[in-house]
Amino acid sequence: MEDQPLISYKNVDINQQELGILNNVNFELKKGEFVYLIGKVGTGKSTFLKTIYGELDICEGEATVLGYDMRTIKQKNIASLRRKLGIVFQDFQLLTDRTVYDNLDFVLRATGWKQFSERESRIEEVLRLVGMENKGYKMPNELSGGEQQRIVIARAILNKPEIILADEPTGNLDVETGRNIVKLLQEICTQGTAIIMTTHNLNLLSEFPGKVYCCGQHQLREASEY
Ligand SMILES: Nc1ncnc2c1ncn2[C@@H]1O[C@H](COP(=O)(O)OP(=O)(O)OP(=O)(O)O)[C@@H](O)[C@H]1O
Repeated sequence: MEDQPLISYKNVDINQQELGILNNVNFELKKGEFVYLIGKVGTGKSTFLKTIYGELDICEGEATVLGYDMRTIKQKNIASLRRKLGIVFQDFQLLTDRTVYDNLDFVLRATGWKQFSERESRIEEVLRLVGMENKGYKMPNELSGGEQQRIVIARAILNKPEIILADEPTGNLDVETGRNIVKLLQEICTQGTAIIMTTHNLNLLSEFPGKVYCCGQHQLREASEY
């Protein structure tokens, strides 16, 4: 079982509103891999990620994510699947009416962490991991964009996901702050979490190594050059 891929897509077709977006997708993600998804605007990167977290149905082919068959998965299992994924978007999506600590605590409570002391120590641990140990008391609007994205990553790793899906996580950040976010994701990856990250910033690819897949012309292909 150790060698089983976390994600396996074989000859998968993906549509949006009956419009073909990606055809005949073959894709595998293994434990601890770092994968970039690149490609021009509107070529289907986010759409592909949506099929992985069960937001969009698969039309054709075979697709499994963390052991779930994505052709037949039931709604209640989509909720369980999402608890095993960490999801990071470009717009930070923190709850603005509560502190960083309470944003994280909200997720832990919602995912069944009953003991206050356990929640407290996990929150302290993830804040330390993302270099934000002293920011728990802050409101999201008191943080910079890069700091907010660190909190979003902290939130994504609370339940030790096997996979993080990061859709343009550096899209709203300046170059240097974006580099630091990718560095952080790479550190998380070396600890065993596989990561799929979409980006338009090709400079990142040479600096931070990863497997590269490219979307274009309704295809998703592993890229040897980009
Ligand atoms: N909810 C939707 N309904 C219908 N079509 C959609 C929907 N969402 C996306 N699309 C279409 O699917 C195609 C792929 O969009 P997608 O957002 O996956 O592209 P992308 O590669 O992630 O682009 P970007 O780099 O801009 O984020 C586009 O043509 C888009 O118009």
